[in-house]
Amino acid sequence: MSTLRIAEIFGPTIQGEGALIGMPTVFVRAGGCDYRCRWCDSLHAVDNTYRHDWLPMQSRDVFERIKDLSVGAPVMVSLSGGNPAIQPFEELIDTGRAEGYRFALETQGSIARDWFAKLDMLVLSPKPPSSGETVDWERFEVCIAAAGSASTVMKIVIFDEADYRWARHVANRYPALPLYLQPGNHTPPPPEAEDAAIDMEGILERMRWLVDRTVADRWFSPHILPQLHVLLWGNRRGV
Ligand SMILES: C[S@@+](CC[C@H](N)C(=O)[O-])C[C@H]1O[C@@H](n2cnc3c(N)ncnc32)[C@H](O)[C@@H]1O
Ligand SMILES: Nc1nc2[nH]cc(C(=O)O)c2c(=O)[nH]1
Ligand code: SF4
Ligand SMILES: [Mg+2]
Repeated sequence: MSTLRIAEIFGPTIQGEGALIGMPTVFVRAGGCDYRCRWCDSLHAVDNTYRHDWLPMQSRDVFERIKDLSVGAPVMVSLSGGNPAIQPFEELIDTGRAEGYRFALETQGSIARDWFAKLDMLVLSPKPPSSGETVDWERFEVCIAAAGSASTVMKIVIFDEADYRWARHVANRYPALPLYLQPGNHTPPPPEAEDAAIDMEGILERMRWLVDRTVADRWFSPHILPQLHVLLWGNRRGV
């Protein structure tokens, strides 16, 4: 039996980001991350001061919660965090898949697991300069290899021109990975704040800028999408 450190389980809601945007999804958010991005919107699953809220759960109990939330109907499950690759999720994936559930996982690509190959989708989100983190590309490539034939996509958050240029460079390096560009949200709330105001105008402005910038470059391969759940519900947790 695998014990998982869980910050929250919520849904079904819609997947608000990337390739599966709009798809009804249950989210399982693991506690703990090996990064500390300057603009992380999920600090309640990253910052150690919240570790007392990360409950140890058996994967069987996580699956029971997913089944309760989805009323038994197999739904897409998104494993996020924190960095969910830190946790032993293989058993949950095996159990869920046996009952028809599908699994996506979001990670920065710093830790690879053999069981990535069992995912329906691996979302790799390497961190641009504005994050303050530095990508270890060798490790990133081990993640790509670990996914095997599982569908793998890349999602890059863009705040500014330096991030944009970096994303172009990364896209050239990994031309086989479908690419999603996502404008950054500058106002991560303190995790306690239920309804913190968001910088909606800033998000929309960066989205318009990103579309203009990409089209002006005649760069037509990436999808450009805002965080739909943030537009709908702001920085609220559990949506
Ligand atoms: C909170 S992270 C958790 C999974 C994993 N640690 C990662 O970063 O991929 C989920 C997604 O949210 C994105 N994200 C985090 N903070 C953001 C922000 N302020 N604006 C836009 N996207 C953000 C991340 O880049 C990642 O794609
Ligand atoms: N609706 C919704 N979509 C999401 N896509 C990625 C999320 C995440 O925090 O990993 C997320 C989230 O927290 N909520
Ligand atoms: S890697 Fe993901 S969860 Fe970790 S700090 Fe960065 S955005 Fe937040
Ligand atoms: Mg999020």
